[in-house]
Amino acid sequence: MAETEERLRRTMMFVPGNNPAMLKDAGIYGADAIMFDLEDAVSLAEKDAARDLVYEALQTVDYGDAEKVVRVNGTDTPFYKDDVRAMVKAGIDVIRLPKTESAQMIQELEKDVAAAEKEFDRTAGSTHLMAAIESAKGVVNAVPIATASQRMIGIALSAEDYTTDLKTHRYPDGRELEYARNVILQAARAAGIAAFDTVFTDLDDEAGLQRETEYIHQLGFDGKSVINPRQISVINAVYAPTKREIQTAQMVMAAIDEAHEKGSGVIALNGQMVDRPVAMRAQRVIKLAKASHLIDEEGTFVEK
Ligand SMILES: CC(C)(COP(=O)(O)OP(=O)(O)OC[C@H]1O[C@@H](n2cnc3c(N)ncnc32)[C@H](O)[C@@H]1OP(=O)(O)O)[C@@H](O)C(=O)NCCC(=O)NCCSC(=O)C[C@@](O)(CC(=O)O)C(=O)O
Ligand SMILES: [Mg+2]
Repeated sequence: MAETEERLRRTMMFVPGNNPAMLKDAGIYGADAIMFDLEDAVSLAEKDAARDLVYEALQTVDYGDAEKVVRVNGTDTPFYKDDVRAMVKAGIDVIRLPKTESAQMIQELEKDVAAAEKEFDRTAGSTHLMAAIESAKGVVNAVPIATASQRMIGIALSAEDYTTDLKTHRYPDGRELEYARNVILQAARAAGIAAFDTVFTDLDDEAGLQRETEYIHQLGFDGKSVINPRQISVINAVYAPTKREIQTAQMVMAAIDEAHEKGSGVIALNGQMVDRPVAMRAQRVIKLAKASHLIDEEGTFVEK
């Protein structure tokens, strides 16, 4: 589903659903999306308690502007149906389906979500979906998965499970993930939805996280899943445009406005052609500059 207004999703932070302290404070760290986890961060014995805790947190904690996402248990588990019903009842923004391998899994989720929206009197279509791709089969089916439902807002690579499926593990240079990253990104863009890169698990390797984020930013990913608040500022810094990029974007937007006033879609700026794709990239730079608090709503640079 191509959203009418693109939402920034640089960071999507996993919060274990069985940890009341983390649930309470998750909104204070500035993640663009908070992902309440009912799946692999929660032991089998705590599945029901975690679902209740997340439900309660969604009723009582103010998470501000952050998008609220829940990772439910897989469709093949005894917890899945109760997870979906409770989270739709709580008014979650997005349900993330783990270990997605086919379009049918998304269509099954869509049916269950629609039934829950009806049961709990929620607006039909208000619960969005995303898929985590965690296996070779999921990568092979990335396009059908990304296009399986109008409710889809994104697909994510989950490299811990994926590398296990491939019979390898994660290496610092990430070459084992090259194919999956490119397939997932292309599938997301073809579907008009967001693409999320995987978690970086070494909390103390800030330089490694920065290198990996620079790489996936260059490829075109919207952002990364994160496991710890310390990772948010590192990722946001990579996504923040430079002063020069912002100034160029502002000049591009002024030039394209001038072109439109003259009834044209194209104009030259300092000898460079400015047309619709250039203007779209400039618009995104300005949006990221505002989100990074580098300029204010009027476009004036904020003194640091
Ligand atoms: C790693 C650690 C235990 C370290 O804790 P530590 O306490 O040592 O960390 P500190 O830095 O000291 O914390 C400083 C302050 O932040 C608070 N704080 C920390 N983390 C916070 C957080 N996440 N949310 C809110 N608050 C947080 C903390 O409470 C403290 O608060 P305070 O005491 O008040 O100062 C902790 O981070 C943590 O549990 N992370 C989440 C782990 C998780 O969810 N794993 C599953 C998802 S991956 C997966 O499943 C693989 C995947 O499926 C992925 C895919 O699909 O993409 C695939 O296949 O690849
Ligand atoms: Mg996983």
